[in-house]
Formats: sequence, C-alpha cells, structure tokens
Amino acid sequence: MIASPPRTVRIGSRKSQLALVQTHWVQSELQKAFPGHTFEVHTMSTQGDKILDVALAKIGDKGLFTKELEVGMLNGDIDFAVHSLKDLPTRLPEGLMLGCVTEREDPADALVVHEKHQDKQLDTLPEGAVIGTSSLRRLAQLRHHYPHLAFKDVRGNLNTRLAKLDAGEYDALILAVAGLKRLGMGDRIHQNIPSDVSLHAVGQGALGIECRTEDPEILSVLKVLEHTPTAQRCYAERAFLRELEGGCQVPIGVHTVIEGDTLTLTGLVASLDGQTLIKDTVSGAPDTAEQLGIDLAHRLKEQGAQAVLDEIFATIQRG
Ligand SMILES: NCc1[nH]cc(CCC(=O)O)c1CC(=O)O
Repeated sequence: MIASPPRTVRIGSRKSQLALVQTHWVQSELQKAFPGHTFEVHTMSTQGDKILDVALAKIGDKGLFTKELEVGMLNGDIDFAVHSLKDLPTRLPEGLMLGCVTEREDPADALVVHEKHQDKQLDTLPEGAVIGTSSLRRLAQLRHHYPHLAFKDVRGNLNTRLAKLDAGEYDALILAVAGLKRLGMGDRIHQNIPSDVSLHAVGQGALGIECRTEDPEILSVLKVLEHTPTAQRCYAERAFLRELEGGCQVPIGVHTVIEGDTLTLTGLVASLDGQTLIKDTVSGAPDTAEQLGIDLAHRLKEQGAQAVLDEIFATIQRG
C-alpha cells in the first residue's frame, strides 16, 4: 500500500481579529490531529469588511462576509473557509457545503455598558439611554421590552465599537457573548441577556466550516472538529431561517436545547417597531433537526410571520 503524500491544506479566513482567532484555533486543532499534513492560513477581505459606513440592514446579507472566500474555494486557491456560522447564508453556492459545525460558545447576547452605568442592568437603564446595535433582531426585541430606550446603529469591529462606547457615543452596546469571550474581552460582559428578553441569531456562537462538495478528503479532515449536538441545534436553526427566506439581517431569533433525546427549538419573527412578536416552539428527535426547523417556520407563517417579513423587506428597500 502506498501512503498518501503529505498534503498542504489551505485555509481561508477573513482578516478581522475575531476571524483570525477562530481560524487559528481550527488550524492548530487540525495540525494536532493530522501531523502529516501542513495547514496554512490565507486571508481575504470580504465586502462586509470594506463597506463600513452603511447600515448592514441596507446592504443586505447575501454572502456579505463569505463571497470572496467562496470564490477562492471554487477556484482552488483555498481548500476550506472558517466562518462565524451566523454570517454564513443558509443557501450556499452550487459546489459548496457546510462541512463542519464546531462546539458552540454561549450563543447569548451581552449587554456592555459605559462606565457611568456600572450599577445598571437592562431593566434599570434610564429613559432615553442610547443602545448601540447593528442588528434588527436585537433592535426589535429590545424595543418591545424596553420602549423607553433609544437605539442607534453601530458598525466596525469589536474594538472600534467598544472605543465608541467608552468615548460616550452610546450608553451601552449589545454584542455577542461568544465574540467577546473569544477575543479575551469576557470581562466587558455586564449582563447576559436572557432568552425571554432576546432570542439569539441563528448559528450564533458556533463556527461553520465551508468546503467543496466534491472533496471527500477535506471533508473527512474537517469532521474531526464536528460537535454533533451543536450541529443538530444549528441545522434546526438554519432550516427555520431558510424556510422563512430570511438572512442574518432580519429580526429572526432562536433558542435551542437538547435534553436527552429531545431537541427543542424556539423561534421568533419580530416587526421592526417591536410591536409584533410571533413566537412558537417545536420539539422532536435531534436527528430530525431540519424538519423541526421547517415545521416551526410553517407554524409561524400560519400565525402571520410572512406579512411581518414582507413589510420589513419593503421598508429596507425603501430605506
Ligand atoms: N455579525 C457580526 C458577528 N459575527 C459573529 C460574531 C461573534 C459571535 C458569534 O460567533 O456568533 C459577531 C459579532 C456580534 O454579533 O457581536
């Protein structure tokens, strides 16, 4: 038998600090598992990294943070790409697939406050306090529960956002717990936002590794990093979002748990003004995750979710 030759595997990544932390973790785990291969990181800028002065909701989300990496895979310049799963569209280009979902960090959102509000929580922030978020999902849910707060868009990487907060442009920010922890800034988390106040984004806190459909060797390499319970939860979440035809820039939130042999998926569609929240829950076997997501989407549509989404798409296009 002839041993397969050592192969150099090229990993694609965005250049942001968070993307690099995540990609270097994948690189080192795979290097340990496959000492005969060499894993190299190749960075690329995506559209989402370049356009920093326009609200995300207005640019849309069709692969804003992923397209250049996908072209790289299809060209053969890179072998796979590491993404924050929540930035990966639910429909992938022909020839590419979601090859691996890694173990999830805490998927919740976090409240990060200006130092003058150290003694406050979401419930006790004063009337008119300015909350920075670029996510319509966070905006709609927080507006619903805290109509006396003011909301303002914020863009840029984590350090830029935190600098704007500390400079007094905002009273507080809503950021993902996972991103803060991965960048060693867990000490800035002032409050974990409970799921009854705000459901998190689909795929939040997990990494999604995308690869070519016709590359079984790479796929088998990636599978060593797969975390089955996270993957099942995220397949349910992604099927729900796909069925609703929403991307990460629509007010759709989820929550999932696996207890014993049961996967429970809660999902929500919200109107931008926070007036209408349509929310429901389904449960079933974890290996039927995709069907659970589809079923929940249909239930929410029966309860009026489509009209809420149509109104949002119309508003964003007018904006
Ligand atoms: N949309 C930006 C983005 N994409 C992934 C994360 C980090 C959290 C994660 O891995 O889900 C963030 C930052 C944020 O939402 O605060």
